[in-house]
Amino acid sequence: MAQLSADADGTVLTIEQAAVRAAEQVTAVAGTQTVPLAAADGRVLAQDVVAPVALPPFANAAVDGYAVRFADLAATGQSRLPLSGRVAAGADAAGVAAAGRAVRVFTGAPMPAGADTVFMQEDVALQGGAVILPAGLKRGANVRLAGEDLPRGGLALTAGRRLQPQDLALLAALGLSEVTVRRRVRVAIFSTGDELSEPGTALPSAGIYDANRSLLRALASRAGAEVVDLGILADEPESLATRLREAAAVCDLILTSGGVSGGEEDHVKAAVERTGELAFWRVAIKPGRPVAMGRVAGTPFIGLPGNPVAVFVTFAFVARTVIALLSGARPARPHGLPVRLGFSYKKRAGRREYVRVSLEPGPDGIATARKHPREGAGALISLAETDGLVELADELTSIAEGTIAPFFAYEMLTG
Ligand SMILES: Nc1nc2c(c(=O)[nH]1)N[C@H]1C(S)=C(S)[C@@H](COP(=O)(O)OP(=O)(O)OC[C@H]3O[C@@H](n4cnc5c(N)ncnc54)[C@H](O)[C@@H]3O)O[C@H]1N2
Ligand code: MOO
Repeated sequence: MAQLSADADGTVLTIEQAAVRAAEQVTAVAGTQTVPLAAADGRVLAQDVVAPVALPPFANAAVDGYAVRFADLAATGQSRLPLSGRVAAGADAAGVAAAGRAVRVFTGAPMPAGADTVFMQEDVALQGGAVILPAGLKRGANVRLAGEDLPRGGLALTAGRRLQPQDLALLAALGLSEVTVRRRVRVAIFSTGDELSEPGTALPSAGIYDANRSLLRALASRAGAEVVDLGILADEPESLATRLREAAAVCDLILTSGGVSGGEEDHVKAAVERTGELAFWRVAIKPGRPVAMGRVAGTPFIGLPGNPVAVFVTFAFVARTVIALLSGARPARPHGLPVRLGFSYKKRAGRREYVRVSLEPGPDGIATARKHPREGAGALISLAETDGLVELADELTSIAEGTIAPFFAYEMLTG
């Protein structure tokens, strides 16, 4: 079990302190490119987007029904107006005046001249050539005014936003076919460890398959990065230093797993110290305490621990923030959602622990979190069989069943 005491040659940082130190190590990539909307999902906006048109662009009916001038309605009781004119969505309403009458309109149709209120078709009765309109509707009901969502010239999206599907719809609604984004961050990934073999090859005795590269490739690419896969590096200081320098020349961030905990077979830390400098190599987080950050020949470097669950957790709470900063994105630490712990738990003070849990519906709408029985930082099956992580605050030591704690669904950590 990892001990928390600060080491003689390193201080244990909180996640927040690590994020501050990390921010000092990185500068957002400067390059931008203009891409079509179809290729913009997940990209980071390089500039603010100001609305070139208003949304909606013109006043229109929000329902299928009858458009009227509110001033034509009786002060009390129902009203009766002659029916005249018809405007469908996409039709030109010019020349259709509403004064003294009800105009048949459909959802999305431009408002006839003078009309300011729309009655839903379900609420009216047709009588001969007239419409009987009930009392009680407010002026402006069922009308979407021009610019009520966003005026022309209004700020639609701000620079640094990582574009979501709904943002692409907003850009399209504004008539924009392309958008200027930052270039993708290039992340070089490699694993270290003489015990590692490529999946698909025969496994030697005492060998294991490299799981972390598959994990990190997918996590980095979901975080918006372009992945440069550098394979498995041997636990040998000379070649590690050479490969780190080579990687530094072709990427914006080097991401490794394994070999950082400080044992004499853990050569990554030593190789980084030879080729650059370390900013920190301990974070008060479990699993994942040995997480290193620094620079190799000027390029930011993050060394994640070897255990795959520790890789997942440290990527989610440390590396992801760094990729966001490099991407020019505003790093958003997700807000954990409240769940009720279906287990009691003991931990050390002074470190934040993440517990793998599955959710069950709770009686009061707050879900109950069940802990996975496999707690080891190497147990990938525990990640595959759970829904997310519960966060137990640094100062807590003895946590009672029933305590409310923040929950992060895996989807919140891998977007
Ligand atoms: N004396 C101490 N020993 C350990 C400590 C400690 O503080 N003092 N910390 C433990 C913790 S916690 C972790 S996490 C590991 C981290 O050590 P390293 O980052 O140096 O990682 P390795 O020793 O290289 O590997 C740990 C573990 O993970 C397996 N591994 C490594 N790479 C992969 C991969 N690509 N795919 C699948 N599995 C991988 C490796 O075989 C080891 O079993 O150190 C503890 N020890
Ligand atoms: O911190 Mo280690 O990463 O618990 O497995």
